[in-house]
Amino acid sequence: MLVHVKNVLTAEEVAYCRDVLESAEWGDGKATAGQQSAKAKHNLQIPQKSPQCRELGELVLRALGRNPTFTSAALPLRVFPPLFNRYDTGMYFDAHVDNAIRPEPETGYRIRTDVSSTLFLTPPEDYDGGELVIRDTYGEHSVKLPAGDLVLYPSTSLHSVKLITRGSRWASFFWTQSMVKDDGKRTLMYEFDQAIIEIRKSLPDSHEGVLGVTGTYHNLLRQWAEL
Ligand SMILES: O=C(O)CCC(=O)C(=O)O
Ligand SMILES: [Fe+2]
Repeated sequence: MLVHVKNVLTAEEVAYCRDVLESAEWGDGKATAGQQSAKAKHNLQIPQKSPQCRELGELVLRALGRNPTFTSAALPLRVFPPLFNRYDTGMYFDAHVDNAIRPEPETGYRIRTDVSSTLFLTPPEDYDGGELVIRDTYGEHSVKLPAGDLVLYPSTSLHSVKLITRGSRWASFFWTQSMVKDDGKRTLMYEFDQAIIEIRKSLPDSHEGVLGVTGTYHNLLRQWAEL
């Protein structure tokens, strides 16, 4: 399932991230790539252990924590400390699947990557190309979002970032270990949750139907969640 999460960051937060990134040291994106993806990857990143990466990573994590749509779609158990990348004109990232297991830079604690996310930090009119293309059984989905918006997709998907032909594309990207690792089950939980939100707009929370579907949502999550 591919989900567009709007307004994860406010305009002020996006501007702040960009200010901090302006003064950061950018290195080769291959630093955090696996063997296959290193050959496909042609972009820049700020080092994982840099103070800018830590500070902005925490800002992104706080924003995710207050976002009910991200929580509903990703059902996060652990979120990998967010990274920051940039593609200048001539840069791209060919098709790859993200590594299944990633050690956290500070603790070495390993997380399983169930959900991949890109949080856009540049408005689409600032660059040409740079679409994130995600392949699933329905075909290819080309994604280019306003600054502050995020797309999440199953980490099992082949994906790529198209060549930038004008300007520069900046983003934060990170992985989530979900309480529900199977994308099919996670999709069902998301659709179920969204349907409950709709029902609760027209029925009181004390309504037997609302009690029933809410209870079943939690009981299904209890069956499927792995902590
Ligand atoms: O820049 C992006 O949107 C995606 C980056 C990516 O796929 C990766 O670093 O594995
Ligand atoms: Fe990737």
